Amino acid sequence: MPASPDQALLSVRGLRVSVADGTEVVRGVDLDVPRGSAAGLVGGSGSGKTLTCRAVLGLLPAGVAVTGGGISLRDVELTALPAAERARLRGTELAAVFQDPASYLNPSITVGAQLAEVLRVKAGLARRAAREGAVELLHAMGLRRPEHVSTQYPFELSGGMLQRVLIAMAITAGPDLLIADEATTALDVTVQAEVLELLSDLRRDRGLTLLVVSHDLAVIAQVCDTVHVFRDGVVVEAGPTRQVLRAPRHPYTRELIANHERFGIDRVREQRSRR
Ligand SMILES: Nc1ncnc2c1ncn2[C@@H]1O[C@H](COP(=O)(O)OP(=O)(O)OP(=O)(O)O)[C@@H](O)[C@H]1O
Repeated sequence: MPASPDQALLSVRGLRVSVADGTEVVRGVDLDVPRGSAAGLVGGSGSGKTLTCRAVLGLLPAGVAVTGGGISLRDVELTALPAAERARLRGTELAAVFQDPASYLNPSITVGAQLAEVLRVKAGLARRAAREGAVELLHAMGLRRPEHVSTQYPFELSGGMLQRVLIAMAITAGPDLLIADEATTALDVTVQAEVLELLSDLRRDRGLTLLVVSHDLAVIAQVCDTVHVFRDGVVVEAGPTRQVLRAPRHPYTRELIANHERFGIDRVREQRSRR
């Protein structure tokens, strides 16, 4: 039976994650992310956003483990899958981009060659088609002069350009879900807004579902339909982004909004009203 559009693509129920000394750092998190939507995870440092995403990806650091709850993608229970199957799903059905894109690229190989290699391995393209596909993807990521960019080495590109290259790599195999964990945090505000715009375009044009992690409410306000506010490993408030930002119920959400008022949400609202 085809999935209905608002059926949850990703469903996290009562997720618990513990670190090596037994401390529980994610303490019963629920997330329902409908197909084609953009869900935001916001909260202070150490509140459990990244480990929740890494649990979804099946990429927890050594010594850190899921100790309770479930994670399903469509109706497949991910926590029950063998490691090899989870690895297969990463890159094909689930993909992620993080902060510091340069660290995910080989400094001595051109970005075009690295992207072509991903296209060969993940999308099964022949060498020449992969080279051409790499240039097309760079163009689709909004990079000007994509032929030239494809011949450049990572150190020759700006942070925003590198993140576009990493996004291209992440989506080569047509994943359903893209996790962007602080993916624009290191970028200056203008470039950040442009990369977020690219994510929204990919969502609209390719039906990508987004899970966006940020400590910055302005980022969530720009991209996400729903927001989940994390604090100390629990979601203290969740709901439609507009509603949560306009009428926050939890004191911690109010505190986050107050902290961002001067340079975050208002700026995004202004940008939107100018369009
Ligand atoms: N490998 C690890 N070993 C032990 N503790 C860890 C490990 N990774 C994360 N933690 C702890 O788990 C908690 C949740 O961390 P997590 O990285 O999910 O937070 P976060 O909300 O993403 O914060 P940040 O914005 O700083 O990345 C924190 O207390 C963190 O110190």
